[in-house]
Amino acid sequence: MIERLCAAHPFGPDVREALSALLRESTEGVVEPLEDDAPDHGVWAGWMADQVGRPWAGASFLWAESYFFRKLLAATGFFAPGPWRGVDPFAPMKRAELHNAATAETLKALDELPHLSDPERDAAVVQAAVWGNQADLAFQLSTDASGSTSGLVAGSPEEFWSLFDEPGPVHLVADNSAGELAADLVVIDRLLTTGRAARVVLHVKPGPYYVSDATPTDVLVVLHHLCGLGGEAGQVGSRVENALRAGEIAVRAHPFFCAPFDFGAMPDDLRAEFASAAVTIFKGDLNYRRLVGDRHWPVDRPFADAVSHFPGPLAALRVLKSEAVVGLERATATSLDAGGQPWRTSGSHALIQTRS
Ligand SMILES: O=P(O)(O)OC[C@H]1O[C@](O)(CO)[C@@H](O)[C@@H]1O
Repeated sequence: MIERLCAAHPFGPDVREALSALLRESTEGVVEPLEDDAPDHGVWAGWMADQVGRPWAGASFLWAESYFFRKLLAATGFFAPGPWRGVDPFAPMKRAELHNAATAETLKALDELPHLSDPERDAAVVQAAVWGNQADLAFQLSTDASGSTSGLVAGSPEEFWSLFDEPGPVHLVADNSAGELAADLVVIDRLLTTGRAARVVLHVKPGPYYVSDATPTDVLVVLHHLCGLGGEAGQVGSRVENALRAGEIAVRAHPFFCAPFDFGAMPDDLRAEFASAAVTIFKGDLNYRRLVGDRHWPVDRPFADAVSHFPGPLAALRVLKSEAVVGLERATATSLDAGGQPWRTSGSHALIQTRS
């Protein structure tokens, strides 16, 4: 990741050295405190108090990943006065993903939607939102995932839509930008145009994170891209734009979305927001890990038990890229294990899980 960043940007020796120091620290050293005075310094001081001085490998994976991304931003000069302040170092990668052939094909395929029956259209937009999660740049950088899609290990689009029995505010906690965010906007459009949602709140990351995670800037970039396209993608883009102007869609970027903890530890203000939602949709692998707890759970632990901390109805749409998983039939896991493929981590399988 660090090599790719240095190839993508003409960083000077100071930034390159700060990135090398982060690589050394995180692979060979102990957790060092933050050296910047960015606005989130104080909150991070609380989140890391008991980690400083310990080897990185002793921290939980979730904590270490989050802290790595926070330090990486600081190393690129994101928080410091100077030319790189506020510059998203992952923007070129996200831009390439948005403009690549696979995303173009997916967006062109939206032209089929108006020709489908309502149930087919419901199923298609959810499938696109689930599998859109495969396009994740942090994951592509750390695996050789070939993109083969074997199928859902739990749930169905029908189960997803059955959550929306009466219109109310729906919250969507987004994951990656580019094609995945475009697919999420299609789901939001479907929620609003079918009257299943009275209003949608779209939650994104407050800053660059996990390479491709969507920020408020990315919402504008993806929306602008959709609006510039013809066909159904362009129609969705202009409906979403109008809904934003009318206040029917609101964008939020709570700091806790870059926190190194499970959602069970979310602060009261965010919990209260979710408590007011008719349904909350969680997208992606990282949000799933934080939702069920980033642990080696028994695969047949009921999903409802794992998310009992969450204050309202919810759905998780996720491609499996990490070990944490609950709510599966034990027989499903046994047969996948017998196949000998790394089905939990390779991005080849996905799930839809709900709790009403
Ligand atoms: O973008 P997503 O679906 O949240 O996936 C991110 C995943 O990629 C990784 O960074 C690398 O596999 C995981 O740690 C993380 O869960």
